[in-house]
This record gives sequence, structure tokens and C-alpha cells, in this order.
Amino acid sequence: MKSDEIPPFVNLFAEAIDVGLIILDQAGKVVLWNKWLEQYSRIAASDAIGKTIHVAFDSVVEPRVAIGVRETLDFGLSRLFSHALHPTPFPLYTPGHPKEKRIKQSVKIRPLKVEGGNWCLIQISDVTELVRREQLLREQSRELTDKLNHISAAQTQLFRSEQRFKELARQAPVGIFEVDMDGMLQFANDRWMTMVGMSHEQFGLIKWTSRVAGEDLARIETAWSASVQLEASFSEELRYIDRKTGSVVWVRVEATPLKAERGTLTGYIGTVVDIHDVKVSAIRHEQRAIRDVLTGVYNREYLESSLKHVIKTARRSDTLPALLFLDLDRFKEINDELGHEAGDLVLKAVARRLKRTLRSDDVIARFGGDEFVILLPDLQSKESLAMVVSKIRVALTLPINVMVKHVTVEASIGAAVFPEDADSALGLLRLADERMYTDKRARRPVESQ
Ligand SMILES: Nc1nc2c(ncn2[C@@H]2O[C@H](COP(=O)(O)OP(=O)(O)OP(=O)(O)O)[C@@H](O)[C@H]2O)c(=O)[nH]1
Repeated sequence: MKSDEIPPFVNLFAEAIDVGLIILDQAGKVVLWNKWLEQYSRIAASDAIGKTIHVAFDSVVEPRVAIGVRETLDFGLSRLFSHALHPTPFPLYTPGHPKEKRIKQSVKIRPLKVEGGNWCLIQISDVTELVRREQLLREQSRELTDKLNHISAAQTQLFRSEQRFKELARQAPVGIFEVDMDGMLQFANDRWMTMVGMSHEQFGLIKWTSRVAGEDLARIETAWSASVQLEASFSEELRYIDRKTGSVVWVRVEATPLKAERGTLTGYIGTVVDIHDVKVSAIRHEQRAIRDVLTGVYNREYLESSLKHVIKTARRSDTLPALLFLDLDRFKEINDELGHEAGDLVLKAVARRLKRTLRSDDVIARFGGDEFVILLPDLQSKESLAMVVSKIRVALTLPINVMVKHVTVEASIGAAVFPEDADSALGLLRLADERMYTDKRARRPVESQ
């Protein structure tokens, strides 16, 4: 069969199909060169027919394709040349574009049995777009792999730092806790749990402040709300109550804001340090410095500094401070008759009665020996002073039980009011003292005067 003997429908089919078709006869000469090929090679079928593919293309054909063609013609074998291995075996170019870059090609070579011999059908597909997409997919997949590797490295890092944190938190000698924006507990280490006697099941259900002792609660809640509002750190000393034992523990709580990537506050992370022993001894020291050891009321130094402070306030406001100087009458007799120990008990009883009788913001101090000074920071009126004095006298009238005996004490009392009587601390003290002596003299039996 010759080229002009190819049935017309084959030609028609070859013209319409969207792949390149070349048919070579047994001698390796072109008998069919379809339209697709004319467009992609810029070589007319009339110029190619009757020539070998080398001559027709006027170019060296990829050696493995040439061998493939030979094997098909001689032995009837089929071959597929993947575009991945032989990307551009033939000089073919995108129609309408300059002949610069060959298109990517996929080539199938298969035998055609003609009159007992083998012809060769070469099918060429343009896979440029396919290759481009494959390339794109490969790049995207590489990028994705890189990202995944990155994420997995970050996860490993996160896991390690989480492990590190867990271990640190477990071994930490201080309590560590985390709360959300509402102060609800999200995490706490074992140390924290032991401090407040809590279990892990209560996470997310209770506020971190739920174990704060009643005396401190209002102060702590105010300080906490202020910190949250300002997104600032929190640092306070407070008392926690151990739920199991009911005992009170002094702690220092410090917490810093936790912020999300966009900078929004998500909660707080903090530490709780047990400062109980230090705090208790500091309080004891503080008390010792301002209290009278025997009676527990304030000492002379504290009274004097309070008096100065109250006067300073009174100068700026219309408060009416007053001072009472109180000296027990014939106290020496108690000491002499019943002993010093009995005298001590009487002094303690007097202090207790003064505390019970006066208001909590009145300052009661033992000035020395059997002298007590009382600072009333703000009298309602001058008249109320006489009422306070009479209340004290009544409180002291009841007999005091001292070592199976009953002792009755009386006191001489002198009073001075700021600023009417004196306008300084010293002046008030002197005047109240003088008036106390006047009172004492007036109260003495006539014969002993
Ligand atoms: N038990 C005891 N007695 C004390 C203490 N400090 C001082 N005294 C005694 O208190 C007495 C106070 O003496 P005065 O106020 O002068 O004597 P008084 O008997 O109260 O006489 P008048 O005040 O004039 O009525 C002295 O005997 C002191 O020894 C103390 O801490 N304990």
C-alpha cells in the first residue's frame, strides 16, 4: 500500500484528530503527516511525505525514539515515550508562536500490520499544559511539605516546651496557677492544690479567689478587678484558707496577663509563694513595736504618733479630737497588799474593760504604770465627752476578780479637746494630765489631801 492508497476516511480522521499522527511505511518513509503536525512542525505534508522522519524534520530525532521506530518496523514492537523522560523529542512548536521553545511531548509508537509487513504509527500529544500543571502541583506539594515539616517541627518544639513547663510546674516549690478572664481556675500545680486543699476536678468551676480569707477578700477582689481592667500585673499579700484543715496561710500572689497573638487579654498566669512564717513574725514584731506587752493595748509611742496624725487631719477638716488621761486611784495599795502579780491582773482587766466600753477607732494606750491615755479621734460634740468619761467610770466600778479576791478600782480622769483646749499634741497631753491631777485631788478624802 502506498501513501495515495490510504483510504480517504483515514485521512479525514487524521485531519480532525487533536494529536500529531505520522505513518511510516515498511521502508520508514512518511506516508501520512496530518494537519496537527503541519501546524506544530510548520512543515507541509507534501514536503514530508516520502521522506524518513530525520529528513522530513530536517533534524536529528531523539535516538531512543529512532530506535523505537526501527524496532516497530522490524519486530512489530510498541513503545511509549513518557514526556517525563523524553520531554521534547521532535522539533514541534505551539502554532502561532515563534519557534523558540519546543512543546512538551508524549509519544506513542505502535505497529500497523500492512500486507504481512509492519508499518509504524507515531502519535504525538502536546502535553505542555499538563507538564506545566504537574510542575505547579509539584511546587505546591513541595511548599505544602515544607509547611507541614515546619508545623511538625513547631509541634515538636511546643511539645518539648510543654513537657518542660509541666516538669518545672511539678517540681516548683511555689504554687503556679492559670485563670481565664473571669478569674476561673484553668490550671494549678500540685503545690497550689496542697496550699489550698483542693482537687483537680474543680478546675474551671471555681475562682482563684474562692479560698481567700474573708478579712482579705474585698481588698483582693478590688485589686484584682483593677489589674484586669488595666491589663496590668497583680501582686498582693493575702491569707488563704486551707479547705481541709481550716488553717490560714499567708501567701504572696503575683500574676501577669496572658495575651493572645492579636494582643487581646485571655487570662492570667501567676505564682503563689508561702510567706506564712515570715509574715507572722513580721506582724508579731510590728505588734510588739506598738503594743504594751502586759495589757495588749497600744503603747505610749503609738499613742503619740496617732495623736499627731489625728491633729493633722483635724486641722484640715472639722473633726473634733479629744484626749483622756486616766490614772488609777491607790493602785499602789493593790500591789502592796495583794502583790505585783495581782496588780498586773488588775491592769489587764482595766485594759479589757476600756476596750469593751470604747469604740473600735478610739485609741487606748497604756502610758506607763497605772496610767492609760485614750484618744477619741472625733467627738460628736463637746457634751459627748462627759458621757464617755462617765461610761468609763461605770465600766471600772464593777469589782475585778483577782486571785479569789474582789478588787474595786476607781480612776482619776482628765480631758482636753482640740483645738479649744490646746492646739498641739504635747499641749493636749499636758492639759489632760494636769486635769487628771486636779480630778485626783478632788477625789481624795479630805484627811489625805
Ligand atoms: N503590778 C504592776 N504595778 C505597776 C506596774 N507599773 C507600775 N506599777 C505600780 O503602780 C503604782 C503606781 O503608783 P502611783 O500611781 O503613784 O500610785 P497610786 O497608788 O495609784 O496613787 P494615786 O495615783 O495617787 O492614787 C506603783 O506602785 C508602781 O510600782 C506594772 O506593770 N505592774
